[in-house]
Formats: sequence, C-alpha cells, structure tokens
Amino acid sequence: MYCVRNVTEDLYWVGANDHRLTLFENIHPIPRGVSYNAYLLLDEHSVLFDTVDWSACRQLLENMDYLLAGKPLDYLVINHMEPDHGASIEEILLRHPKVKVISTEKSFLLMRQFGFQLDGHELIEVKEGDTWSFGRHTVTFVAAPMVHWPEAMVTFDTTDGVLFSADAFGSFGALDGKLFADEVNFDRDWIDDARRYFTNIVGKYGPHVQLLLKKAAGILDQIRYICPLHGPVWRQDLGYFIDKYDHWSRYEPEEKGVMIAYASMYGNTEAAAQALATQLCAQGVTNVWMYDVSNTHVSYLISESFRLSHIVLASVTYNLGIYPVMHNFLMDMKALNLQNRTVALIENGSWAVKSGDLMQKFLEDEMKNMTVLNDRLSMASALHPDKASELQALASAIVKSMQN
Ligand SMILES: Cc1cc2nc3c(=O)[nH]c(=O)nc-3n(C[C@H](O)[C@H](O)[C@H](O)COP(=O)(O)O)c2cc1C
Repeated sequence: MYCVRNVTEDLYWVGANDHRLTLFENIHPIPRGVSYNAYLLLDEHSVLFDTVDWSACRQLLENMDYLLAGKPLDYLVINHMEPDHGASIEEILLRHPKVKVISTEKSFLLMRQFGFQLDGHELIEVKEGDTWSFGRHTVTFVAAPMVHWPEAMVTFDTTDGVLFSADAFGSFGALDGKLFADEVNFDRDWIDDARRYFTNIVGKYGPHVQLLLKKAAGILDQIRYICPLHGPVWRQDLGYFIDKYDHWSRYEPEEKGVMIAYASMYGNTEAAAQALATQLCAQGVTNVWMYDVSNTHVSYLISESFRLSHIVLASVTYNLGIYPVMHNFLMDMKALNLQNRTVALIENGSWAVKSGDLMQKFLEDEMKNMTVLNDRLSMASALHPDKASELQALASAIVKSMQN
C-alpha cells in the first residue's frame, strides 16, 4: 500500500520508515527506528529527490507508482549516494530507463565504484551554483562536501523555498505518519535523537557544516522548508534547529551542565562518582547527568558530551592503562573532533594508579581545546572519609569553572 504525504502542493514525501534495523551504520542503536526520506516533485517534469535504503525500496516504488499513475519519471536528483539513500538508484533506472540523473561528478564516480549500472542512462553532472528548471520549479545545486560524504550536495528549490538538505538537519527516529517537526514535540521527544544522529554521524565534520550554514545564511529569508534525508521536515521555527546545528558544528556546548562518565568494576569508582554528583547538586548545580560507560552505548555518551559544558571522567586503572571502555569513549570523542570542554578527573587503582595521568595526557595531547581542572580526586581502591575535603574541592572547582 502506498504511503505518501504532501510537503507542498506538488511535492510529496515518498520515503519509508524502518523499525527493523537495530544498528544504524551497523554501530549506533536506533530503538525508535529511522526514516529514509525521498521526495517526488510533480511539475511539468517529474523529479525524484534521492532514493531509499534497499530494504525500503518496495515502499518507495509503491509510493511513486501511485503518484506517477503510469507516467515515467523524468528526473532523478541524487544529493547523497550513500547506500542508505542511494541503494535503490539502480531499481529506479531499471523501471524508468529514460530518467535523467542529476548529481555531482564525485557522486557518479562513487555510484560506479559501488557497482551501480549507469551505462546507457543520461547523466547530468552539476556543480556549485548550477541551476535547472523542471517547469514551474527552478532549483540551484550547492556543494556540501563532507556533510557527510565527499560527493554530497544540497538542492534549493528557489520557486517554493525548499531546501533538500541531504544528511544535514536529519535525525534518528521513524516518522510513523508524522512528517513535519511541528507535528511532534521535537524539543521533548526528538532533540536527543537528532543530536545523537548529528554528533555521531556528522560530528567530525563541523567545519564543513559551518561552511554549509554560511551558504544557507545568505538565503535564510528564502528557505521555507528543510527536507532532510532522515527524520522530520522543517517548515516552522527553522532557526531553532539551525541554532542547534550551529552549536554542534562549532563544538560549543548547548547547556551549562555536568556529565559524569564513570568506569567501575566493583563499584568503588561509581560510589565516588555518586559522591561527587551529590556534592555538585548540594552546591547548587542543577544539570548533572551520570553514565556508566560500560552500560551506555558510546553514541549516547558522545551526544551528551556535545550537549554539556563540563565532563567528569572517573576511571579505574586497568593493566596499567585506562579502563578499555573509557578509553574507547575518549577515542570516540577525539575521532568526532569534540573540543572546548572543561574536564575533571577521578582516578582509582589498588597498586599502581595510572588512569588519571593517562586520561589527562590523552585530553591534552590528542584533543583540541580541552581544559583539565587541576583538582583531581585520586583514590586507592575505595573513597574513604579522609578524602572528603578533596572531593569537596573538586566539586567547588567544577562549580567555579561553570560560573566563569
Ligand atoms: C584486570 C584488572 C587489572 C587491574 N590493573 C590495575 C593496575 O594496573 N593498577 C592498579 O592500581 N589497579 C589495577 N586494578 C585494580 C583496580 O583498578 C582497583 O581494584 C579499583 O580500585 C577497582 O575500582 P572499582 O571498585 O571501581 O572497580 C586492576 C584490576 C583488574 C580487575
């Protein structure tokens, strides 16, 4: 059965929802599913903007068949050919052999590299600033390299102010009938998944996102809709989401608050983390969040580290090293380019305590603009009452730095 929705009078969402995929990119859990968005414009010429994952191809075809009502598809615009969007390209070419495909040079190269059979089809290579008319609608193509693959572009429909934003402004979470961000309580129910999507998928490419935002800033008054390839379409309060993207891509925290991430085998480091959280709250901090790194998927840890201004890392020493799961979190923060955070450290060990020095070295040598507070809580096996003043000093140092 077809399942489509109007974005505008002649533009339709023809994508699909996926509740079966457990790990996005085979790594990030998506308990609320994900949507693969594709859009069909019915102008003098019909235009499909992007396709969907192979698993959702059938739904896309049913949606298109319903709207095209026997007519062939005239154009296929590929903003982003990554397989979760591009896997159905070949099927579209088979069913619509005369369709003209519009995309970037790099995108066609990658399609061939993935083994897509393009020979015999009309391929139109576009670059930054090129325009195309489909009848009433004229679009401009804008390069968006590394948002989040090198071949990516976005397409702006200057007639109706629709920005087909590829992976930018996307979110985890299946739509399940809703289409627009204003049809859900985005700030309550979606923002955490949107942040987790951005920070883990595109987080590394902040400067490239900033470049795209600068291009968008030039036409901000003309953008009426943002149509991403995952998650809701934006038609109201666009500034809310653009501002989030601006913070995330500049690696600026959204909120003053403390994330305490702890690694503990027998509970003693965890108890110290709890004692610190209690001290912080007693000293008036209202935004404190605790995470056991062993039980929290690193994609959630990354998302929280982008959200909050202060991070406490509490780790046992493990074979003269940092506890492996904590080390993995540090490596991921580095890989995703997280910067500009204040970090406090708690270390633990029973015979040769190393984790504090090692975490500090990693933060200072491997990452950018990370401020490590001088006060460190160092414990031998368990936190004893004689460390109460050190604990309090660490809490006070965090509070003081939050006031700056
Ligand atoms: C496999 C393993 C390796 C460890 N390696 C070290 C080490 O190199 N240096 C050290 O001081 N303690 C080491 N420890 C001890 C723990 O760091 C220590 O007992 C810690 O206090 C446990 O804290 P927890 O209760 O939060 O798990 C090791 C423990 C285990 C199980």
